[in-house]
Amino acid sequence: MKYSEIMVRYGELSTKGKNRKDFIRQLGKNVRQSLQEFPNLEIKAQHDRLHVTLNGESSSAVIERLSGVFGIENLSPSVKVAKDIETIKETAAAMVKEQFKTGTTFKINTRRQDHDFEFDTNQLNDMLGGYVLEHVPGIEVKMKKPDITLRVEIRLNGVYLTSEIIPGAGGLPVGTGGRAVMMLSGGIDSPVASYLAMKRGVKLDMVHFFSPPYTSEQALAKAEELTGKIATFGGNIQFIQVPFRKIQEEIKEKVPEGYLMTIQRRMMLRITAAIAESRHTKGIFTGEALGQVASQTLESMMAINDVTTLPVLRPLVSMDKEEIIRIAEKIGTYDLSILPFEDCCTIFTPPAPKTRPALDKSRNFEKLIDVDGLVKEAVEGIKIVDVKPNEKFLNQQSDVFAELL
Ligand SMILES: Nc1ncnc2c1ncn2[C@@H]1O[C@H](COP(=O)(O)OP(=O)(O)OP(=O)(O)O)[C@@H](O)[C@H]1O
Repeated sequence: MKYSEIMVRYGELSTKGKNRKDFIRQLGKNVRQSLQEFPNLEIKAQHDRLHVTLNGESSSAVIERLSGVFGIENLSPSVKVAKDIETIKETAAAMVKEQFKTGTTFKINTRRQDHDFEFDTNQLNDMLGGYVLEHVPGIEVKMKKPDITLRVEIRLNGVYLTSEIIPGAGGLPVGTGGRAVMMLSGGIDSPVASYLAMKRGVKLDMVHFFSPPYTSEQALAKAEELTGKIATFGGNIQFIQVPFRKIQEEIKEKVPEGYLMTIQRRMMLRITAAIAESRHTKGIFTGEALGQVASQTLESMMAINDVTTLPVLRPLVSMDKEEIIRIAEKIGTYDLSILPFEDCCTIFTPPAPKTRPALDKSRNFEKLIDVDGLVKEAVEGIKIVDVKPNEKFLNQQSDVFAELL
């Protein structure tokens, strides 16, 4: 079937009262950004629905993109035809035929915006139903829960027929929930946490700590490429890389081994908070889940959280690893995350970190290093890259995959 339009139904937007206009505007903007590669499309975000006119572009490619955009409840490819009853009948039968399998049931559901059209909705339902029964042998009518509901809309500018409802990504349009900073490692969890933060409308900036020469160029490229994957769900993302080597060396030299990890994490969070505040963002997201590793106990979270008053949000807090992996696979980050490039934290993790660090001891050990000076230096050393949806970083370096073989 050659579709002419994709009809997009809004998700939670309809319940948002006076903010509705902003939500629709933002969703329109996000949809336009995610469909930039299709120059012939016309996109109109209207009060009740968003319409994407295909003008010859591939419906399946456009649907694939749209189904990843947050704020969309579901979508339906539709065919626009002239207001001519014979053409409407033939198109209706062709659409049903395309989905017909033995035992399929159907009904016609007509709506009329153009009240001057020569037939009313009951007449249209009867005429079109009769025509489909005659031209699709074996099909039956069923009013309650049919397999196919063919929707026919008689609008002022033409007639639209749709028969399929494809689920959207749900959630809220990215950008309607404010802006926050995400602490992104190269692991499995933080990309999933990013996805879930964005699902609730939050626009993210990524902060990534790296420690060359302890961490390789590939580890950095992997985090950037993960950012490109995540950007497919909400548009370009600023990737902020923070040099961390000097801080790690300083901590390793001066802090007792049991507290290496806690003090490193406190420094990471402190620097992230400084970056978040300088960008006027309202919170920090991490990929932590309770009980996963030493730094992810309540005591540890308390000792680390101590350095900022910004909300530190952990969308994965109560998830099992299996659940997290399932989402990572669904959003396409898993294969990248498991590439074996070392993260800066893994390298400096002591063999037996304190799983229940004490807050007062954490504060005291930190006095052994120049906290303010080191934070200032790290913040001054950041580099920002604007990462586009699906932008590649790894395969531009020929040695990356060769090294893994
Ligand atoms: N190099 C890094 N840069 C930025 N944030 C980081 C970095 N390493 C860890 N984090 C943050 O700290 C969280 C906990 O990291 P940790 O390595 O303890 O656990 P993890 O479960 O392996 O997480 P992940 O799978 O996201 O790496 C990460 O989810 C991320 O939010």
